[in-house]
Amino acid sequence: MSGRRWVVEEFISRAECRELIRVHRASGVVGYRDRFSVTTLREPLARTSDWPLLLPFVRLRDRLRDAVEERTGEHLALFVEWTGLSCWHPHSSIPPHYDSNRPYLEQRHYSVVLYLNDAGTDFDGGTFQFFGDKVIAGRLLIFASGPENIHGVTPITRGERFTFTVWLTRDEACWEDPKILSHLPSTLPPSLALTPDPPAFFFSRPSTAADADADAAKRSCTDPYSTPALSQGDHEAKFDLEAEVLKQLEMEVWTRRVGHVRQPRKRPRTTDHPAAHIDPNRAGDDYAATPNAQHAEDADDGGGGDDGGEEEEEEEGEVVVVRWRGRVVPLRFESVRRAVELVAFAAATPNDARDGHEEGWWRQRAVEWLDHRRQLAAQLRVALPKWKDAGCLYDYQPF
Ligand SMILES: O=C(O)CCC(=O)C(=O)O
Ligand SMILES: [Fe+2]
Repeated sequence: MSGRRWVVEEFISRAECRELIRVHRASGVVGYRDRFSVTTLREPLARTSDWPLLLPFVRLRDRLRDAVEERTGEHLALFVEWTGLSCWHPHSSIPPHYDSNRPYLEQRHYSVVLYLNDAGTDFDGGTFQFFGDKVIAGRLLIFASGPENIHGVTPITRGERFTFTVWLTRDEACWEDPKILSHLPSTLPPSLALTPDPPAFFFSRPSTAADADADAAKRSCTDPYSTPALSQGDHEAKFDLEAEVLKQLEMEVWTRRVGHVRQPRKRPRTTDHPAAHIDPNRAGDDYAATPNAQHAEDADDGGGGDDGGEEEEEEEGEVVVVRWRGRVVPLRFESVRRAVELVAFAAATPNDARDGHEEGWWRQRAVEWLDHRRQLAAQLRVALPKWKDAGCLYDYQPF
């Protein structure tokens, strides 16, 4: 192919594409382009508690490097310079360019773009210009990063377009692995080992037609907490797991008592309103059961996230507060249990896939995701010391 370009169809399965999109939804940050978000190995995965999510990236990255070496004939000559999963949000685009077109990008020798979802279904627009054809999940583009390969992406007009991008270099000094390893500990912190085993009913994989029917009945129930098939013990186990999901998502839930009624008023920037009276003893059984429950002295009224604006009238009584990384989530929940279950399944669920499913179904997906992270954490616990010894990240699969 002229310009040193290659296309490989179905390089990864659709299930792998979906897993990667989930990693991005859990860990993506604002990206380096307008209307663009990104999850990279260096940042933020290697710097946050999302370490277990490194593994799907590491596995794929090495397969991509091998695919490029095979096609270019540059065996054992290439190093991964940058790995990232990008989401192109509506109205994003990139004008014609080549990928080594800046002094600080000169080390980029090969560009690798793997599509994770479909044009026409998941999004509109977003055509890659020079291969020109439709973006299809699993399709891989490889091209030399120099001026012979000027390319661009047309604006995304609807939906989100996900890609996994790797740049390869011949220059070992530009290899990303030592930089990633410098952010990683030699062993995982014990907190990552605490995730409980999920109860079996979450994963009732039907083996008979009758099981399948029972499973379907369970899934179609709008409120699994009222499912007669679940015992009280099951309810508690389920709640604990959901609370654990929140912990993993760095969310905190607690109740506080509002001892007075406030009238709407303009709140000044400094939070000078009287602190609400918080009494953990009045928070009820749910409070006690929540591993994220805060002590009264930890709880504050604004959570640092509220910097002014119209304040709503607040009824006397107990309110549930959810806080994520220091910011109060502006939602009202009727109980801690309700907050935990709703936030847990919503946070672990791709926005575009939530429609048309019952809550119970999504809750199940959230718990599967938690279980997946737990398995990744177990694998990473083994891989980490080996990576440190070897000085590079590679696909170590002991299981
Ligand atoms: O997403 C694509 O199709 C290509 C993106 C691109 O050209 C780039 O990130 O440099
Ligand atoms: Fe590019």
